[in-house]
Amino acid sequence: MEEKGEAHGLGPQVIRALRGEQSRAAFARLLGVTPLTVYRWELPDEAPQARRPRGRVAQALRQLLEGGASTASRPTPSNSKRQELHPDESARLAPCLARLRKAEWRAAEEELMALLASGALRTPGARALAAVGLSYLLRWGREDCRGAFTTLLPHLEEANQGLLPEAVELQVHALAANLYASPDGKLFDADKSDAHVARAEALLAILPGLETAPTFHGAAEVRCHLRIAELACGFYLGEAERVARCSGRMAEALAGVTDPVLRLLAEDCLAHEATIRGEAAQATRRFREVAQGAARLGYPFLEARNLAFLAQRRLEECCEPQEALGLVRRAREAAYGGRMVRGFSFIFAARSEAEALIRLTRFAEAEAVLDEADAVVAELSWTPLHLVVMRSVLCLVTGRHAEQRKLAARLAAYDGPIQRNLTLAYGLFAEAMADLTEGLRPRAAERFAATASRVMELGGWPFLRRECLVYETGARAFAGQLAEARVVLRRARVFLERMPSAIHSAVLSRFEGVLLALEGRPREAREQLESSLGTLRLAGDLTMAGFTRHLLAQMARLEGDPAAEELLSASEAELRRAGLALPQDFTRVPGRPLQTAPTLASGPPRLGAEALVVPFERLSVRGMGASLIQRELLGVLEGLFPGCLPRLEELDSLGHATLVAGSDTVPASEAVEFGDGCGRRLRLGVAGPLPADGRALLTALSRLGGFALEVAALRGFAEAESLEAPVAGAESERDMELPGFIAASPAMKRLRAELARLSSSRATVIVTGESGAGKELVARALHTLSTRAQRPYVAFNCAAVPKELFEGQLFGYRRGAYTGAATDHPGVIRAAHGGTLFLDEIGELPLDVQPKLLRFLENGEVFPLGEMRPVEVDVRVVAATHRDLSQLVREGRFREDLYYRLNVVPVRVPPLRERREDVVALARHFVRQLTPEGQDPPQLAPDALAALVAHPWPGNVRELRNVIERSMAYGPLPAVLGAEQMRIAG
Ligand SMILES: Nc1ncnc2c1ncn2[C@@H]1O[C@H](COP(=O)(O)OP(=O)(O)OP(=O)(O)O)[C@@H](O)[C@H]1O
Repeated sequence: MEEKGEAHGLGPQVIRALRGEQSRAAFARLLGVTPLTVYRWELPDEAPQARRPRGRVAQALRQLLEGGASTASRPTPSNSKRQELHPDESARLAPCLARLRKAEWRAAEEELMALLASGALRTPGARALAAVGLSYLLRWGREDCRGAFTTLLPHLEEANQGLLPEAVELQVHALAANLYASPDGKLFDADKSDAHVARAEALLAILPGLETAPTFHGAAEVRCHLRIAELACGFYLGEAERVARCSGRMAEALAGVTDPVLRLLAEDCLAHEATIRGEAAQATRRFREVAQGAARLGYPFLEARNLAFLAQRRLEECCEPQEALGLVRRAREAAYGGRMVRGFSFIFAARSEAEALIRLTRFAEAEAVLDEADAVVAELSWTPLHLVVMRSVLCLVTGRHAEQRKLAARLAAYDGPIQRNLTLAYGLFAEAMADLTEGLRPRAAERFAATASRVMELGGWPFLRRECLVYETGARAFAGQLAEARVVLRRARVFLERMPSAIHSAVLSRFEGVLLALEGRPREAREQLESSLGTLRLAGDLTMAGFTRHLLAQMARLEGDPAAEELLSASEAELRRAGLALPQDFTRVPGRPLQTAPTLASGPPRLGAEALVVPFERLSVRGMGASLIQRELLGVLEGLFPGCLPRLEELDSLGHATLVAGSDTVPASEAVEFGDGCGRRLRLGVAGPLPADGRALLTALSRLGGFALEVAALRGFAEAESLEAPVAGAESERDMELPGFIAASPAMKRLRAELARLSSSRATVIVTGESGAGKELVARALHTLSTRAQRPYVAFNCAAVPKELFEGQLFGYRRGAYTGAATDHPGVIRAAHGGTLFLDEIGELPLDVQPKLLRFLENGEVFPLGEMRPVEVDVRVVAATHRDLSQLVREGRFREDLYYRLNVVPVRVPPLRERREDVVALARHFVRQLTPEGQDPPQLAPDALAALVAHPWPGNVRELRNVIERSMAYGPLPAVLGAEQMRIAG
């Protein structure tokens, strides 16, 4: 019946007319259905396979029909109702719209407002285009979806009536599609969004000349916006399957897009796609990259949003809570600085913040954060489901089941239009958590199972499914349903393979420990619990670690350990102190005969092969990054050999060690070396005596560690996590793209990190260092990393210009300003306008030119020779010198005021002899660089590398490059370059 009713008006002829010239596949893609479905729509009623469009698709088709957007029925550009923009209007609008594409929100806003107020925009199309710009700015610049919608609405009407030029109408539809896909309950409407996508697609099909039309975004950009809208709908509907249908389309759409703002927006979407596909490492990397890119571009909305998601990802990877709090703080600062309204990013930041605070047992603060975020949810008229898991966990650990029931009731009563069914599923989850808190474990287990199957029916929202599987395992184990618990445990493990999360794995191990204990396998149970505890401790999760310690104390009692009672009361006191609810004794599960095994609790550690079970569990968890694996390795050693002071070091090619983790205050008594699969050698050592079989265990462990690190690298975690100990803001420099900038030594890695931090600033930088150390390269890197990267980079060597020509070269001159000035010359400062000017050998700057440079640095003005008026220039200056400028000042050869003006941010490039770890990496880099195309670069033999590392390199990197070039210049290129061929002495 329903089918007939809905199909009214959408028979085969109508569908064919709507499809027009488009292929079935293209039309199907437009509507998010398969080509076969379209084929069936076009079959006559009597055909047995015939179908008619239903539901949302039918609605989208109907709107298409009403809007007349099909290729068959569209009005032609000559339609008299449409009035094209006047060239003058286009010219006025173009610069404002260009600003929007570069995230220059404030300037664009002022200019657009001024234009609208001036009355210079007379045609409806021009006014609509200005409104599109303003609306875009509010949506993507400030996260103010409602403001954006209000601005666009009148023009949406005009678009529907066919009053706007088609190129403008297209922009209106693309933006409307995105606004209807906004996370705001007053706006969100996936059907309307779909309809605008369809109308925009139809317009794109008939607007071949869009690239030259006076408009905002070109065809590639509009397509990219449409993909963003589709993906957003999938996410906000909570339908993983819908998101999967969009898979690959965004990456495809991104291919032709150059607009930096839009590229970042699309990459943000790709990060979310990766999350939902369970590509954890890739998702983390993408969030990090988008946050960095946004910071570089000066785009606070995307910076804040991606920092918030990055915090969430890092928490899943078991980072320390402080790191996540740091990211959230930065997100808030970015949002505040960017005058953003409190939107969705705020909610996500709050979720990560609450999670980190719960791990730190700072429950009152976590609650306040959740309350505030809930208020924003209400302001946005959005479904409250995003904060449910965190709030439920908070109630669970603090034992507040009544509050949890209230939360469940609130979710069950939710009757808003957003993700209603998914919200009800979250309500069921909250009920299950309340049962668990109240000790009603069998009921909790059933409810978790019911939630999971509900989620599957709704399109498989993986995040809630993962929570359900993990908690159901716990509920069944604690309920004594051992066989069922095993089954769910297996399912949870498989699911965690698909959606990796180190923290969920650690919690699951804890539940497995309980299960093993109840199955009468106390030794394995203890190992699981200890494994879980180790990870939780490293993740700084005081809350879960406290509960796990309590379980271990209960285990001790089960095993007949005489110290068990003492352990128990100590752990109970610890839980109480932290404000955690005391859990029931799991060893007293009703009706379950527990096999007590009075074994092991005391006595010497077992160091046979079975001692590797725990390390294996701890090191083989998916979703762990390299740094967590390294910390785990040390944690395992601490557990096996109490008081042994383990350490992990990285070895360079000469065997020099750099500490990676642990302490090196006492010399190591035992150490073993191993590779990490990425070409690095590591050394695992312990200080203090080891038991007789300890050495064998250390060897086995190091192999295991190497394997785990290699796996992490293969899964893409290695690049996101350097071997260095984490430093503040490290995440921003780790992934930085600086091709050709070699930094293998800690000193150069630090320098590179510093450059990344300086990238967003305009401050003058002075680079010091010996000749050939890489000062110019540093200057270039500063430019490449800065928001000025697309603007000119001009290098000027102060030592290479005759004194008399200096001023003209630097500041420019007019024709005839002096004898020989035959043409106008802009001067290098003006040539670098908008970009970076590199003043090499600044110590050679003539004294008489110094005050003029100072004036320019002070007020950004230059006085070209022969000009009557100063010219304003926007240039970032990076200067370099190999001389000691302060000495020149003392000698009166350099002005003190200029010295202080230049010395705002000093950066020192260390000589190569102070960072020998770079020699091998640089040598290999130059060999690759200097090998003619089409040939294989020769290998550097160990004796050649040793000779290179031993050389003092007075000429620094330049000398090294020359040596490699000389060594490769003679005769045909050998397969291996040995010490003999290395022409180090020249
Ligand atoms: N970290 C590095 N990675 C790759 N190449 C480098 C690095 N450092 C320096 N080089 C290379 O070494 C050479 C010398 O570097 P650069 O010209 O930047 O030195 P400089 O300190 O500016 O020298 P000078 O003071 O003589 O002008 C260049 O070819 C540069 O590309």
